Amino acid sequence: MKITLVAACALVDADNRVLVAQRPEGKALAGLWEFPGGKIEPGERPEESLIRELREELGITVKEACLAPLTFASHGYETFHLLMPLWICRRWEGRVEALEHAALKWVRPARLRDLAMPPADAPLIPPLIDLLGP
Ligand SMILES: Nc1nc2c([nH]c(=O)n2[C@H]2C[C@H](O)[C@@H](COP(=O)(O)OP(=O)(O)OP(=O)(O)O)O2)c(=O)[nH]1
Repeated sequence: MKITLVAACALVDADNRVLVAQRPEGKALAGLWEFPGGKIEPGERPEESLIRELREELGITVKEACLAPLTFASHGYETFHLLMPLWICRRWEGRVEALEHAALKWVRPARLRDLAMPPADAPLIPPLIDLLGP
């Protein structure tokens, strides 16, 4: 089974809310709420890839020193196995904008459980609650 590496980020605001982004129509898992990020391209370092994705998807600038590794998802989809490290980031430049997503929202970590998220994401919620509170 092919392993697909995806770098993802939980952006955290001053109230310890986390940013989630809704996958647009026409893509796999459309309508589900995900952490911003995307596939790591050949030749890219994961952090570099994540910083690029955050710029493309949200229009923000993130410094590598402001990314802290938190946890990862490992999930078997039908056609590939997803391995997705999750970083957290509290500091960036610019205002988040949905440049590639259908919508964005800031939610308390415990509220993530009420959102329709990709199945791979469920195990990412408890570490976020442990770190940030409910
Ligand atoms: N960014 C992100 N991707 C996630 C999450 N959970 C999850 O299962 N994924 C999956 C969905 C996709 O299969 C993959 C991310 O790929 P992507 O968003 O860059 O690519 P895509 O689906 O648009 O596919 P493609 O057209 O680029 O081939 O990881 C998540 O929380 N954030």
